[in-house]
Amino acid sequence: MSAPWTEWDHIVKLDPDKTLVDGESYADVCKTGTDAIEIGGTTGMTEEKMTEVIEPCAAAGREHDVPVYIEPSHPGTVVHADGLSGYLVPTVFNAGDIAWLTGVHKEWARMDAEIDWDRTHTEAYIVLNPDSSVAEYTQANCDLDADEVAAYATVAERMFGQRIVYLEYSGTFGDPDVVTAASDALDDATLFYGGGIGDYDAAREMGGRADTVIVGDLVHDEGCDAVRETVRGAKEAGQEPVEPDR
Ligand SMILES: CC(C)=CCC/C(C)=C/CC/C(C)=C/CC/C(C)=C/COP(=O)(O)OP(=O)(O)O
Ligand SMILES: O=P(O)(O)OC[C@@H](O)CO
Ligand SMILES: [Mg+2]
Repeated sequence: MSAPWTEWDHIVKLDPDKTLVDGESYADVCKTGTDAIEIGGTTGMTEEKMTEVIEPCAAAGREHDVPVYIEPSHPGTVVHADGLSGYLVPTVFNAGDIAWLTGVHKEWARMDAEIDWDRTHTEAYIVLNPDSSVAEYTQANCDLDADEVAAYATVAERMFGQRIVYLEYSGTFGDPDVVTAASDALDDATLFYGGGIGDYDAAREMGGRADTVIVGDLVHDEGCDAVRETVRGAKEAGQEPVEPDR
């Protein structure tokens, strides 16, 4: 059976340090048509805030048949709650501090006796917005040409066996040519793109290049109607014929 994310065009990423738009619920997020929900953020993450979001969100996900995953930013934010579909754990390939490649993972494996390895998967992050919290946090080297990003994607897939490569432009719309370069470099791994997707056109543009687009801030800033448009963009991009050079 293929991995669930190979079927996803669109993910909503909920930040437990931010609120939903007034009057909206996790059920409304599920009803946007997104394929999956990830829960995580970089700044202000605590176990308490994660728990407050995970429990009601996982319940809504079950009701509406939308899988809900934790994306932990450090081991202290991993909550083992009923109804979660699994754990998508970042590992940052261009981190300046290698703790974010394997070090915090080693601490997690040492400290957490309840890790469910069958439902734990890694995302090979390449962090590309130097002004984002995640770039600062991991001291990422974001000064990369398209061919360097493509080479990181190759290394992640071919040398480290990564099944998901994640181009992370958190907070800003990325360079489409870089996304195409990474896509071209991958054979079978799934390419996630996240950053600055705010409308149909942006989702369609990046959805035509990456396998899956991730929408974060929009759900907190504009709400579910705006997210629904990005789902439409990502899905319609996915229906386009594959370009000959991809
Ligand atoms: C080993 C375990 C369990 C966890 C470690 C996982 C790693 C290496 C995390 C480092 C990268 C990271 C912080 C990922 C979190 C997900 C992410 C990039 C969220 C987006 O954050 P931003 O949008 O930059 O920040 P804000 O919180 O300010 O919105
Ligand atoms: O918040 P935005 O800019 O949509 O980014 C989405 C996601 O890639 C953040 O981890
Ligand atoms: Mg963010």
